[in-house]
Amino acid sequence: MASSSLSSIYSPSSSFKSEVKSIHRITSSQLGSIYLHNKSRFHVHAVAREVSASLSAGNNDVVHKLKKENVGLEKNPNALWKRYVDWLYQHKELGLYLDISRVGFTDGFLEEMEPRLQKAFKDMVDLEKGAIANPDEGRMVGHYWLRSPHLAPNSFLRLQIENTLEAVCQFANDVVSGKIKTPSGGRFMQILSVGIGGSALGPQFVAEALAPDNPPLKIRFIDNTDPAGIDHQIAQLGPELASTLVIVISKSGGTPETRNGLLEVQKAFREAGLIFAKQGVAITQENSLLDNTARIEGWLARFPMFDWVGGRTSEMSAVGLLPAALQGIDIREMLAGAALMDEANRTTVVRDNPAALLALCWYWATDGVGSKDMVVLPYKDSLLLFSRYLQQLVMESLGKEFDLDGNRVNQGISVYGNKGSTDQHAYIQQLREGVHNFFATFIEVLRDRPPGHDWELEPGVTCGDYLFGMLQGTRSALYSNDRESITVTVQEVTPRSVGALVALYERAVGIYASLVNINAYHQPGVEAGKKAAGEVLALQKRVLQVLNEASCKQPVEPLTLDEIAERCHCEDDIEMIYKIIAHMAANDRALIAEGNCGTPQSIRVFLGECNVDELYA
Ligand SMILES: O=P(O)(O)OC[C@H]1O[C@H](O)[C@H](O)[C@@H](O)[C@@H]1O
Repeated sequence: MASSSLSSIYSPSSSFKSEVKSIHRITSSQLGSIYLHNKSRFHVHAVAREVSASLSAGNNDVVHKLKKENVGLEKNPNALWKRYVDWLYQHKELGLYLDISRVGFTDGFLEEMEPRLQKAFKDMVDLEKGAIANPDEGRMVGHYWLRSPHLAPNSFLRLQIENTLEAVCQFANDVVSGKIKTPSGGRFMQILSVGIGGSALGPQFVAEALAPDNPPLKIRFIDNTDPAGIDHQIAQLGPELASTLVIVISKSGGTPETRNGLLEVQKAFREAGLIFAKQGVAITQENSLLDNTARIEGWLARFPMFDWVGGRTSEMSAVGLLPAALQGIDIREMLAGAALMDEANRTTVVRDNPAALLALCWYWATDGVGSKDMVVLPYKDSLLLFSRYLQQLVMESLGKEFDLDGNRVNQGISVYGNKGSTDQHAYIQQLREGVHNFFATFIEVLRDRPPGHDWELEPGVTCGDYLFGMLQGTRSALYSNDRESITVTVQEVTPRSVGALVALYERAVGIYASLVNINAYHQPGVEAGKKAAGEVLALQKRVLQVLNEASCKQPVEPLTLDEIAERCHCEDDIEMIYKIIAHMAANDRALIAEGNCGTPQSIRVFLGECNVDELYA
């Protein structure tokens, strides 16, 4: 919407405009950027004064922010409808629409962003041609080739992709048809997927979105190192463990949570008298620890993950495709949907490029610094996990401390969400009226249920009409309180539309990363947490050693926390030692002789059993 049309709708008197311009020495266009609707004369003067002061101080960032703060959302229904029609993006073949009319960007903003978007498009061309788009890790970024192998920069990579897809389809067919059998000669009926982060979130989202009611194989997930959670999954399988295909997914092949999940599942197999290798499948990089284990132990199958595909963009690799195919999901359709969306996102005409439009809206809504959170609300139960999936895709990609030039920028956009209308009953109150720290994304699905099943639960109204009404009502209610929103609409939840949604957001993240000049494809921050966890476990081993020595004495010598810390030579880590002891005591692995964990300095600890062998180890 042009600022000229804004002013023609809400034009204050020209004498008032002249007055503001002359008092504050600002130009017509600067005044035009200051939204006047519903603002008192006093407020307009106050804003103009600040704009003028910032301009004379040469502070353009502040000006940009002030301009933005004072651009309100369009309230005139006709103008709003025009804005809707002007900006509505449609992908005919995919049946996908993008509505950004409820984001208040101005023409000036678009102009300002155009060169940066063109630079982002150029970055994307280079990336797709095989540039080292992940410089910190020295890696290419090739998830777009997975659905368009002809784009891979060389025939070796193209063949790798095509052969893997072929192998995935073949294996899935053979399992589903019963050609590949369980050790006892029956059919595989369940999948137990073991993996975390990018090696779980895509498969979880897609299973929830697309698995049929009665899939050929039903999927379960172990995506944590929570022993109770693992026990629960294994207990739920019970005797069905014998007909369960276990897919262990880890790009690196060394993620501790996944390794633990595998060890726990292997123990369950042993206890049930089953041979794990005959039911185990690995998806991992060639020659990783997991790959070598699977090869040496002779697992049923192994599929590769490629160096140039990141975990959070791996849904279209074997990581996402194998579990999906085993559940009877048409993976070629998923790939086709993603390829069509990628194609649309290659245009350099911003208004025809849905990913660029999304990235642009994110930039506008968050000032390009993540000042607002992205609330994702799919109004469809089957898309429940989309926001969770996007959480990793967006936050791990954009949440970066440094930009590509080494400046500290602390970038990112927080993502959260659940589903509508359910969560209207949880957090819409705050979104509508509370702290204004977000913009919303509605995901709308036009088809309520398969044809022939609908009925009117009141005259003229179906159950799906209510869901539709809730979405539209919430969008309007947020808008009328100046809360911006984007709406992505798909015709139906199909493999094709899900593939397109994944591709749309992957690309939007890549473009946004270029706009803010960061590397979207590494995750250095995650390493810090992993390293710290390793240090805690190393400290725990030292604590155990010290306790063991004291507990092997006659009589047993219970130790205070200070004594343990001193003997570990880790006085500075006393708090962590206390936490280690409290955790071990709660799990009967340490005994408290005196005091209790509520008063840390009072406790004296020993081990129930001393291990003499370890003393001399
Ligand atoms: O697939 P894996 O190597 O086991 O990694 C699983 C996950 O580990 C870390 O948390 C990374 O930050 C994620 O990007 C990755 O998806």
